[in-house]
Amino acid sequence: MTPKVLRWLAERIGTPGASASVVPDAALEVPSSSLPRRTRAGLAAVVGAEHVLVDPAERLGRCGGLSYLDLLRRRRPELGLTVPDAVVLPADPDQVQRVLDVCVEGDIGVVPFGGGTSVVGGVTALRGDKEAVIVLDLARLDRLVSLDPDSRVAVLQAGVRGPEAERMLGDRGFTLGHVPQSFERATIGGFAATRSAGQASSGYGRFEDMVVGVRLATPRGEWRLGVAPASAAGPDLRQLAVGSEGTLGVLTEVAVRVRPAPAAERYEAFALDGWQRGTSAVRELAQRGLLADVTRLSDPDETDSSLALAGGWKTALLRRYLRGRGIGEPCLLVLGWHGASAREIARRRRAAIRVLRPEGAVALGAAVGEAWRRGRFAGPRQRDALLDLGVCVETLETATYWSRLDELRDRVRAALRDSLDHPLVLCHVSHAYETGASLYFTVLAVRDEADPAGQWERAKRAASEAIADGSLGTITHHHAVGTDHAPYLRAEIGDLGADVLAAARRAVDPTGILNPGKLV
Ligand SMILES: Cc1cc2nc3c(=O)[nH]c(=O)nc-3n(C[C@H](O)[C@H](O)[C@H](O)COP(=O)(O)OP(=O)(O)OC[C@H]3O[C@@H](n4cnc5c(N)ncnc54)[C@H](O)[C@@H]3O)c2cc1C
Repeated sequence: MTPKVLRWLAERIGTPGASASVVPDAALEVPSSSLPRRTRAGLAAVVGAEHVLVDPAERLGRCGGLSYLDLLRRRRPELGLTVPDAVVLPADPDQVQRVLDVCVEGDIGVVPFGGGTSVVGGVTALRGDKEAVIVLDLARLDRLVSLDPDSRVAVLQAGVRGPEAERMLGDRGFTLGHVPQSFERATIGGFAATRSAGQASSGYGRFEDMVVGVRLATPRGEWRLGVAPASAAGPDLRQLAVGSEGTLGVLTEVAVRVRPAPAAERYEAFALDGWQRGTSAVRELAQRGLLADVTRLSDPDETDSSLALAGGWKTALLRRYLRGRGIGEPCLLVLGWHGASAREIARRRRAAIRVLRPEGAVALGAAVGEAWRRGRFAGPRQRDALLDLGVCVETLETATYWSRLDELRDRVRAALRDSLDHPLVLCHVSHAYETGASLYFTVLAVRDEADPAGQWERAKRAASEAIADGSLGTITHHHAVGTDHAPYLRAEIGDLGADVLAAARRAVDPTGILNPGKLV
């Protein structure tokens, strides 16, 4: 963080009180493993003793995800770390199944673990009613199993991370096109288990749109789904597995639709005057089928922060230029097109500009769009630095129909502002559809050192209640349910919906070993 950024932050939210960096593993007290000797031997017989890890550092490394509270606990361990009893690393789908068999026999909890980037408590090593819990780390399931170029279907093992998936597919001329901000760490299994949405979702779809088949290990044996691209053979059970967050089985392989790797890409930015014109422009693009593959609209506060952080004479000039063009409250719109040729992109771009012009959009050129693309994975690193400095910084997201989007934004912003002292609340549309859009909020406030966890828990509760009240929006558009959103799921899907999920869970996992405490 440069001194300039720190000054800017202090002006907006006040000066943080105390810095706190991550406490080294050696300084933490880690409870000894409660894994029964017999289970440990059983697991070692399946995966090899070297892949059953009980070392404190290995267990600490998989004791949670990457939410603000997870990151805070590593700096303030007195808030309580939930450390698993062992980390188990199977090598293939068959070993995953046999690990589950051992855990059923020993009645041991199992937390499936991909990249560990959950921000909703999805990988917290809760025991539930079990004596011990293991983290089942899928890192060794890292292969491209097959690629059918005619059908454009690839089968990837669940532990393949985003960049590796793109590299292996790219070698054969294909792409998945799934690029969430957590791309560098998150895995194919994690994407499927959470119904993830990548930054290019307008072009390539959400992850569940890409999944054509799944292979799951469950406590009752293996379950495979997806023999054809479309089927009328009853409800689509693939979609029950997708989004099941490790509660209905461990995904070991996922068959995904892939596309030819784009030969050309172009990122560009525009400014619109105010939130209403900005969302109206994005709605028009969506409803006319003209969305760019990446479509992202920042609200005036987020735009102002981006400009302030970029700083420099060019930004000052840009602000003056926008005022001169009648843009008093700029909203930044980033559009990114991927295509088979520059000509195809030029055609789509022209069509989009025909929609944007009547909305008064001012073109800012490719440099601003490219700057966004270059920095699009930087969020996690900036967040770590802010946490070290004593800032409470977290994100939350939701979605609703176009007609309710403004009300949802207003209510969530009000809830966050009322529950925190002088926060900075930034918002953007990150995914747009014909019928509505998602809203993604970033919140910054000076950390309350007396009650840092309670400070965020109260703000998150207020925002979640604003979202759930009157079913204004979904409690999660892409971060999933985990533990954090579980109290609000029933309001969204109804008591019957919760009963259906619980019944499915009992059917595949009668003794309840899978991911205790998550989803339902
Ligand atoms: C900085 C940051 C940015 C993010 N940006 C985005 C974004 O742009 N879009 C988005 O959608 N999400 C985003 N996320 C959230 C998160 O990255 C996604 O939920 C991602 O899909 C999780 O993948 P993972 O491999 O890390 O899963 P994990 O965090 O390891 O697990 C997530 C959940 O899935 C379960 N699970 C994992 N693997 C399996 C498996 N093989 N079988 C069964 N269950 C499994 C876990 O038990 C857990 O409940 C972001 C997170 C961070 C920290």
